[in-house]
Amino acid sequence: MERIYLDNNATTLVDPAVREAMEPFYCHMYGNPNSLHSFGIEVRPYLNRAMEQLYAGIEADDEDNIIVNSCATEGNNTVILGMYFSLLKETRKKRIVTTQLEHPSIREACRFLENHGVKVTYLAPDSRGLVTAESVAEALSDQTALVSVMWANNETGLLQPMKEIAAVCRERGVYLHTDAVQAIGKVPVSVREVPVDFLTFSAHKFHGPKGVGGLYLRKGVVLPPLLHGGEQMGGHRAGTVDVAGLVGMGQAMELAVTALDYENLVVRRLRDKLEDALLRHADVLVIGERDLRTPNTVYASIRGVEGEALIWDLNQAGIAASTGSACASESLEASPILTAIGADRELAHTGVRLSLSRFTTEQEIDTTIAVLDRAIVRLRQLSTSY
Ligand SMILES: Cc1ncc(COP(=O)(O)O)c(CN[C@@H](CS)C(=O)O)c1O
Repeated sequence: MERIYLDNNATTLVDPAVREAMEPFYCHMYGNPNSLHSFGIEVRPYLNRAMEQLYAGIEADDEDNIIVNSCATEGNNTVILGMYFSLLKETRKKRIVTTQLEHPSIREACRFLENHGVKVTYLAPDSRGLVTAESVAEALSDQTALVSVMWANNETGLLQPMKEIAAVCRERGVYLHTDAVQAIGKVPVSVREVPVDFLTFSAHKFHGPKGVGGLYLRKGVVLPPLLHGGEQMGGHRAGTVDVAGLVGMGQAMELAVTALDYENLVVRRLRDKLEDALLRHADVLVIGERDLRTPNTVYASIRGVEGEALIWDLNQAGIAASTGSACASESLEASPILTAIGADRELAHTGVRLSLSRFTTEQEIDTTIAVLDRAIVRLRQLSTSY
């Protein structure tokens, strides 16, 4: 059976060009870049090139810093815990402002700090699923050390007004972090246009390898390392650099930025075609206005159809989708995102997330539409509540 992959917000195919770029660093050029012999020295130009690709991808200034790590979860924890040890622990600034929409790697790190005397405000989104700059401004006080707002939500694709939020934080002298995992490669992400102080990303979300990510720090911003040990990454993150992973991430970043037009023209059209087909069924709610979302994502609630049951039907037909974020897929709890934007209990249990990529074809979307149409009719016939 030809399988169809529509869960790209969970992870993505490694672009063949990325895999090709990584290959030599597993078999020919496998030296440790910190080694002083030829095996170490020969890999350094490739690491420098990869870093240039990362800086260019988010329009970072040469004097800014990008720390290469293992993933966005590590990057998010580095920011939240690093701010605690560098600011919150020793000063009167004991507050963090974040949102109810964040990924667990932000929410749980904040909850951990609440056990250490930190006050955390979890802003609720409005009925459109957005956290406004006004709501951020209202939550700030002279004790606020950090604001953390995700650029794009992993379940709905909803984009937060980062430029306006950055302006508020800049004006009030508060550090701003954004989790840009679901934005890179889908919408333009520029730390020049949007002056955040910290930004996190993960290569496997934009057709790079799993196990490597990045944390951007604006020039002059100091953060203690999460991992202590060797002098790698200028002392910002100990541990031998994953050379192949970094080379792959740099190549993936360059390809992702180059493909933004394709993403916003072709992938968006295929997503809209799939979304329109869903909306032809009665009692279907798509979360978030189309123009406020990343071009590849549709999160729909189909009344009378349990999310898990629909995912199972799709999986039986060889189609991969999810009821929400992969890290919450085992949980039978209602989606916190849907709950946060006011969906009722039934609706919060009927969510299905479909997330496309530049490798998704029109034929795959047509096949998925046909399978969805049959599955929705079948499951509603079995439903006792519809
Ligand atoms: C906004 C956001 N922030 C952080 C992460 C974590 O990325 P890692 O590379 O796994 O550390 C993710 C990963 N979201 C996946 C797995 S839970 C999803 O299915 O939605 C994310 O979407």
